[in-house]
Amino acid sequence: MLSVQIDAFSYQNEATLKDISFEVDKGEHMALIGESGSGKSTLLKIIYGLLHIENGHVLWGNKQALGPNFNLVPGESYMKYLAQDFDLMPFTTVAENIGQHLSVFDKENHTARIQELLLLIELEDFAKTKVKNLSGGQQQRVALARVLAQEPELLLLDEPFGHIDNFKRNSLRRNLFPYLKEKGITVLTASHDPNDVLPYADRTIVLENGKIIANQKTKKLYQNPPNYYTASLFGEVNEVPIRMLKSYAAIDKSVLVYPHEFQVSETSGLKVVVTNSFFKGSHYLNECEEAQGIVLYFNSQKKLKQGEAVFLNVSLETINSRLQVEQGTDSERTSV
Ligand SMILES: Nc1ncnc2c1ncn2[C@@H]1O[C@H](COP(=O)(O)OP(=O)(O)OP(=O)(O)O)[C@@H](O)[C@H]1O
Repeated sequence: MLSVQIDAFSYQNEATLKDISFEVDKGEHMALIGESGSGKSTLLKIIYGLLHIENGHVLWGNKQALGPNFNLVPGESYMKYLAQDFDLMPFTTVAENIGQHLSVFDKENHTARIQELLLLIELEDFAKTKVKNLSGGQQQRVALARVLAQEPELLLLDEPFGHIDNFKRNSLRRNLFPYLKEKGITVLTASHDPNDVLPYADRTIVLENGKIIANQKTKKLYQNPPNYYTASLFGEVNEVPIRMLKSYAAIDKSVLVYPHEFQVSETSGLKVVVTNSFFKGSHYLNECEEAQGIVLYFNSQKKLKQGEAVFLNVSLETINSRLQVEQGTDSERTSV
């Protein structure tokens, strides 16, 4: 198990990370999400041992990761870190980069392992190409293979597909994350992209201004986000006063509603006027305004015209489940 405890960490005066405390089980895949500058990379760098912390610890089982003040070469043998800058050898080939830390004495295994990793990152045809001649996305894939070459027990990934185009990204994710699960590698992935997180991460930590504001099973976090900030990391979200949706409600609160959770009616519900309709491939995302000027986003199957009036509804089930999260308890429920 990885156990991280950081009282505070600062680059200069203001603390970049505060009161960080969490654990990741062996073989678990933990995602780390948060807006740009919230401290995701800093946290990964501390865990890997690139940055020193005064008070706190990083433990892998009962081994303490020592950090840069104690290790001449950063890092620990059981852990690998894929940084946002890839740290490759540009003038050597893809295969040489991947095999750099593999034993050359066992030639058969050496070649087989490189081949296995080339397949995983889908660069079989580039084995003999010099890294300097690859695109940014291809270089990121080589960097990924390099951190996997000597199978780590703990893998830290910082935006692992940030430079890779959507087409390759999808197939790489589908290759990589099940591979890591199968091998029992513990993973901590910092990402901006919900597609890296929702299908693959067992749990997710949310960072806001250097603090952990949520640490939950990923599906539960998405279905019942504790606040607007968390929900908005997964995509568009609305904060809607309950009375606007259910006029009879006695509760003066708002609930978070994802665009796909609105049902559109032509006759009853919250009246809104469409201001924009954006094609999203599988559906349209519509921007609209209700009478008091609140802007909302909802999905529809067909394109809606600017100025068109429609009525929005949200199920009681959705409203009540969001209210329970806000209360933090299931025993004393407020419902509409
Ligand atoms: N070497 C540094 N010196 C001083 N401040 C730094 C340094 N590196 C990062 N910071 C600051 O620390 C804060 C957290 O940065 P960090 O890179 O950890 O955020 P992040 O969540 O990973 O962002 P992103 O998603 O954009 O990569 C930011 O305000 C950043 O400007």
